[in-house]
Amino acid sequence: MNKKLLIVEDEFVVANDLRLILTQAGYNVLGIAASVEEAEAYLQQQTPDLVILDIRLNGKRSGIALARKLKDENIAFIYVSANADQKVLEEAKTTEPYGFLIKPFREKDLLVTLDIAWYRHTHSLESKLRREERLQKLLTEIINEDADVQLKILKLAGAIQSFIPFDFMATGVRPLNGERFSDIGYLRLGFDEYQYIGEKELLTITGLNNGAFYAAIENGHLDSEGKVYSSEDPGDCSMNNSLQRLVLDSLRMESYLVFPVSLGYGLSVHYFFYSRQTGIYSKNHLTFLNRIKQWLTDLAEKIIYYETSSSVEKNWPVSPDKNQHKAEFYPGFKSIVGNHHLLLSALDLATQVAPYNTSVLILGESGTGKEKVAQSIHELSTRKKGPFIKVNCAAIPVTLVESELFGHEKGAFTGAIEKRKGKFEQADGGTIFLDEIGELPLAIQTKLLRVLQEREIEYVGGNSRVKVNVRVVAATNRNLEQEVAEGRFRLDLYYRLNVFPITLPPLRERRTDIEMLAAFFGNKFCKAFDKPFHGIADSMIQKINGYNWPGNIRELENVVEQSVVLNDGRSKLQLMRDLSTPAFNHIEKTGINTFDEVKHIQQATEREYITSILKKTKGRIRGANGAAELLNIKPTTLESKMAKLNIRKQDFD
Ligand SMILES: Nc1ncnc2c1ncn2[C@@H]1O[C@H](COP(=O)(O)OP(=O)(O)OP(=O)(O)O)[C@@H](O)[C@H]1O
Repeated sequence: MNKKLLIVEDEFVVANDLRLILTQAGYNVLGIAASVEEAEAYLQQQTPDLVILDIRLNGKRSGIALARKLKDENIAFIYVSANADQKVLEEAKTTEPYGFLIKPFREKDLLVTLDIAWYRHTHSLESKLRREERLQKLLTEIINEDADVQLKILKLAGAIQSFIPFDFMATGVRPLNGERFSDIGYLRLGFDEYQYIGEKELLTITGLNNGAFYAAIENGHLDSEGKVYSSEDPGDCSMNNSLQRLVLDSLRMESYLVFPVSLGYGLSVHYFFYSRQTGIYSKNHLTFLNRIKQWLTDLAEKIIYYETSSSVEKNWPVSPDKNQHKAEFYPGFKSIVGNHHLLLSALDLATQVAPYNTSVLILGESGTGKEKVAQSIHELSTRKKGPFIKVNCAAIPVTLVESELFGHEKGAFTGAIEKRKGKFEQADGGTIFLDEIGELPLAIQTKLLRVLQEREIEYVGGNSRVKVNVRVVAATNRNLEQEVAEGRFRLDLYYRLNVFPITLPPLRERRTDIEMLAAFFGNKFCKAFDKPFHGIADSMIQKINGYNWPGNIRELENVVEQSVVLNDGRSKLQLMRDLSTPAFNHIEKTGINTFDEVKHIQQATEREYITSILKKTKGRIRGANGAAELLNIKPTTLESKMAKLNIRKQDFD
């Protein structure tokens, strides 16, 4: 069936041109609208499959305003605009278009962009459906299993997290009954970790006495239908609703969503989701909750039964550590440390996309953990038994990139003494991780695009094609939109790869994770160097919390490693470098890789320290007062360190 298409473009000549090209290519063009109002009139009559949308239009409203409406209605659209300005691109990006073409464009580019847009749209719809099917199955299990209501709600929290992002979730029967408050809440502590919050915990957190607490509850208003609230919307006076206000203030939340499920006889169960991010909830979340309303109603009945049945012994947990639960749905993230909500949101996205073959683009500064997340996506996918092949696109000489990626025939170029498989073929059945994708030369970008479209590779120096079954996860620390705007990155490849973007926050934006990461690395390196870990000195904690970490987690890891190496094994870790006058100042200016620089400095310090001890012991490593004992490490560890740092024992004899 021909796909139905609407053109929203105010330049008549361009619009007419588009109509001709598209009709010839087999599209059913529903019409041409020159303004948002005209487009809305078309949309009322018929729903197009795809919309081509100019940004600047006749009238007051721009194409971006219409795009928001299309997004809400799940209609795929691409932008065509004469404006490639980065600011416009950034704003357009927030509407999540399926493609973007800069005028003037070639006919071929238009058709390819529409093809990709359609592929992405159907693909995302399909994967959404499959994810929801899986969720529905899981919810049925949760509801039917023989477990108490509190555990059921914990499991609901774990299962629903990637569909409705939240930092705190609560459910309770409404209207509230006299002096009895039995809402069950879970505060998210880590990726799969939640803290139970009931009445007692809320009293502690809010610091209110019983009287004030119940007065606040009575003050509350009831929502009779699903609703979204955000602190950034000042006109929203319902945010003053007392119980919710208490939760928002005491748990530092910024927005919430309420979804009531009515059970008849004047009772209903309300599901609340709170987030630390402003404006995170939308109509789409309510639509999704409506789709799973049947399960939420079944669960609500169990909650009511539990609430009203006197024969069931209520067994709320009391001790704080018993209150912490791990849902453990996603063991693939075990090695990822941190619980800042920005990190958790990124991991939620990773769990959503992991089971499918969708390409993923991981964005974030150097050292933020992009490779770690790529690996987790692989481990959480059905491809986990297949290979995970990493390619650092920036590290391969330009002349060798093509053969490195796609392989070469014998004699394809000087030095190609035998036929060799490329990384794509090595990753067959698994995942290829294309790190620093922004560094790929334009000619190779074209070839990569073909591989992504056709799932076939062509050896350098040959013309036979080989089918490959590979999932692509790419990463970059560059601003790809800017690269596109400046002509260094192909727009069509960008859209192909950007099917599912995941952005990792820099460490300075998730400061609350710094201490946890430092302790994790302290432990790790102490184990590796055979030293006891006595914790981190307060002075060091203070300094690492105040630093802005341009090299992110990798830099923190190196700083802690250095502290461990230079630690005497009897005291807490001390900072061994002055972070206020970072050794990296000049690095930022020249853009040299921070990691290499840090490693270099660290090795030099380590070398100096070991050398000074060896001088003292005149090269003696073992025994009482030997260098190993003074350094509090095993003699074998010291020997291997000396080998690595090129320190010769005989120089000290
Ligand atoms: N959340 C985390 N928990 C524990 N270790 C982490 C975490 N994130 C990153 N690391 C560690 O920090 C270092 C840098 O991480 P990684 O190599 O994944 O970063 P990256 O963003 O891919 O860096 P680049 O852009 O330079 O390639 C690695 O040693 C990794 O193990």
